[in-house]
Amino acid sequence: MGAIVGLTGSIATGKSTVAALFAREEIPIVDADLIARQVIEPGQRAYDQVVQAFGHEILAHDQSINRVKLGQMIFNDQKKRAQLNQIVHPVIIEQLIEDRDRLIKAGHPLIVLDIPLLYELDLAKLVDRVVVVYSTTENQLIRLMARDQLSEREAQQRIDTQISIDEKKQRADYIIDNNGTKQQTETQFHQLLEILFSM
Ligand SMILES: CC(C)(COP(=O)(O)OP(=O)(O)OC[C@H]1O[C@@H](n2cnc3c(N)ncnc32)[C@H](O)[C@@H]1O)[C@@H](O)C(=O)NCCC(=O)NCCS
Ligand SMILES: Nc1ncnc2c1ncn2[C@@H]1O[C@H](COP(=O)(O)OP(=O)(O)OP(=O)(O)O)[C@@H](O)[C@H]1O
Repeated sequence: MGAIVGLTGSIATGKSTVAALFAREEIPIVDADLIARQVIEPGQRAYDQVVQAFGHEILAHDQSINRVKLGQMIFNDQKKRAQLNQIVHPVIIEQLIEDRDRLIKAGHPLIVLDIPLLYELDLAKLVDRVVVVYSTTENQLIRLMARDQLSEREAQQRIDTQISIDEKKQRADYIIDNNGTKQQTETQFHQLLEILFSM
C-alpha cells in the first residue's frame, strides 16, 4: 500500500541527512526548503513582494535575493520574520500540495514531504504519518554552528524560532534518533522503511 510521510525535525537535527537516504532509495521527496528557495527567485511568485517588503539592500548584483542577508534580517527580528512568513508561507504550502498531489496521481507507493516547519504551520494534515529526526539540543547547537558558521548566539536564536525538538519528538508517529553516527541513523532508517512500505 504505502503512505505519504512527513519528514520533519528542528533546524540542523538531520532532516536533509535522512531525506538523502530516502532519495537514494528513489523515493520521491517534496522539499519545502527547495520550494522556499524557488518561489523567491527573480520572476517567481513571491519575489516582488519580498523585495518590496525588505528593500533593495537584500539584492545581489544579479538581482537575485541574497539569502544570507535575508536570513540575518529575519532570524533576529520577530516582526520581520512574521512579515516574510506571511508572504512566502501560503505560496510554499500551495506548491507543496500541488507537488504531493501530482506524485499521488503518478501512483508512487511512498511519498515524502520534507517540511522543517510541519508542526509550526500545522501541516500534519497533509500527510498520513510524521517522522521526526531527533537530536539533543546540544548536538543541534553544535552541528548548526559548524554547518552554517554561526556564533552560539546566532545559532541559538535560530533554534528558538521553532518549536523545540523535544516537543516535536513527543508529537511524532516515528522517531529517528540522529545522535549517533550516520551509520546508526541509516540502520534505523532501513527499519522504518520496512514499516512504511507495509502500511
Ligand atoms: C530566510 C531564508 C532566506 C534563509 O535562507 P538560508 O539559505 O540561509 O536557509 P534555508 O532556507 O536553507 O533554511 C535553513 C533552515 O532554517 C529554518 N527556517 C527557514 N525559514 C524559517 C522560518 N521562517 N522560521 C523558522 N525557521 C526557519 C528551517 O529549519 C530550514 O531548514 C530562508 O530560510 C527562507 O526563505 N525562509 C522563509 C521560508 C520558510 O519558512 N522556509 C522553511 C520551509 S517551510
Ligand atoms: N549523525 C550525525 N553525526 C554527525 N553530524 C551529523 C549527523 N547527522 C547530520 N550531521 C551534520 O549536522 C548538520 C545538520 O544536518 P542536516 O543538514 O541534515 O540538518 P537539517 O535538519 O536538514 O537542517 P535544516 O533544518 O537547516 O535544513 C550537517 O552539517 C550534517 O552533516
